[in-house]
Amino acid sequence: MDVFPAGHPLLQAQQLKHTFRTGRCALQSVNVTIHAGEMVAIIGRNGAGKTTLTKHFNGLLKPTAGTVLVGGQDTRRVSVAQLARTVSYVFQNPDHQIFHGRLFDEVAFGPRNLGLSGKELDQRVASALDAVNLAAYVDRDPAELSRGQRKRATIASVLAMKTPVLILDEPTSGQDYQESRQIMAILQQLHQQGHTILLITHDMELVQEQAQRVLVLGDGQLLLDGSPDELFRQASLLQIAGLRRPPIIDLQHRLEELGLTASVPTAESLAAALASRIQQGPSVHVDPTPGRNAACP
Ligand SMILES: Nc1ncnc2c1ncn2[C@@H]1O[C@H](COP(=O)(O)OP(=O)(O)OP(=O)(O)O)[C@@H](O)[C@H]1O
Repeated sequence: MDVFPAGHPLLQAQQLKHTFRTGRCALQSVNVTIHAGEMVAIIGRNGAGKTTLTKHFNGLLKPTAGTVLVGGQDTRRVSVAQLARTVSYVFQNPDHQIFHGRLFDEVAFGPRNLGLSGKELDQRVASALDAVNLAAYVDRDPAELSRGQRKRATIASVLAMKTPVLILDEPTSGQDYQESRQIMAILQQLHQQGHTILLITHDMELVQEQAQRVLVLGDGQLLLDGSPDELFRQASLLQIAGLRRPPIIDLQHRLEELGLTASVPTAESLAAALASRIQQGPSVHVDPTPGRNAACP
């Protein structure tokens, strides 16, 4: 993997505009810099421009105005194949990405293009399939796998490339709870290894648990570039962007309003806060005068 020191400006969109041939303006003057080592969630309503933005980072789209730099290179002057050494992409729909009749060949395709063969290639494929729990399917036709398995197969293909930047469009869609947790764990591990990760997602638990930074897009514009916490505190922005807070964050905000706790609650912290509130006695004033607290007839 090319080494970009942590904090290095790796992906840059400068005054980026994208108008499709149909005349649809999908991005309007977006300015954003993603630094090496960041884990960034990109969220917003359907059609907000999330995929359009990220497809500029792997060179599949070129700016109709403005500039996109990847590792300092203008994407207009670099081929998609060259950019694929730095940025790999998991598409929303796995069937747009799977072309081979055997899972091994599917996952081996990218590393083979990088010149790998023999044992090194076998090991890359084996460890990528192992990471997504598909090792047992190595000789199967991907078409025989479930949609969730095919999605994980595309994640394995990206893992096998070991590129510095990974962009994943809805990585947890089509996965059951355990599979989603497994994907989250893989992403966390990759992040700790120094990969830069962009997640396009509607999964707000994924945002809360994984992202350090959130980009909110709305109608082709960057509405927020901040932390998940900043996002969750902006009720009107959440509404505009068609987002909801994860239930645990909702609970945290309600507990804060009651003065109970200011951090994300765990079962233990919640029990401790409630116990101390019970020891303090009820906050509702009860008038001791007989008859004063009688219920309405
Ligand atoms: N190839 C295309 N030709 C014309 N319009 C397009 C094309 N691709 C996307 N668009 C339009 O550009 C806008 C942004 O689309 P984009 O796919 O980037 O949104 P998104 O935020 O990723 O949405 P979703 O969450 O549904 O994937 C939408 O209005 C979409 O219909």
